[in-house]
Amino acid sequence: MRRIAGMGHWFTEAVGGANIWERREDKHVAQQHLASSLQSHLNADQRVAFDTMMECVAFTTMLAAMDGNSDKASFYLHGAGGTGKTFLYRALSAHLQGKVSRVS
Ligand SMILES: Nc1ncnc2c1ncn2[C@@H]1O[C@H](COP(=O)(O)OP(=O)(O)OP(=O)(O)O)[C@@H](O)[C@H]1O
Repeated sequence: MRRIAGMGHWFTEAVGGANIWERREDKHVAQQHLASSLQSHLNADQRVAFDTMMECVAFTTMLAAMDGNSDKASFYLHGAGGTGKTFLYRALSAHLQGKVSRVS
């Protein structure tokens, strides 16, 4: 399956099947629901990390809007196996994808 963005829609080209147009807005709504669900399950440590990273994203976005500053922030998330790093990344990714069209 291949997805092509354009004109406010996603064109989903299903191999060997029907071609479907999906509204980009629907994607955002789906991501917002997922983000809300994941965030509601964050434990205390994951919540601190989530809030810290989102504050930094908001700050760098504000600087970029004000003066074109393109500085980027990096985070190093450390934790033993199974402590919830991937879960946290999924919450962050869903939250950002619910707001903007591209998260890399
Ligand atoms: N806040 C949470 N609420 C519910 N389940 C959680 C939460 N955090 C993590 N989990 C679950 O715990 C398990 C381990 O979490 P996760 O895979 O995110 O850990 P990890 O730190 O990325 O592990 P690894 O370093 O081994 O890849 C997963 O099944 C995940 O869904």
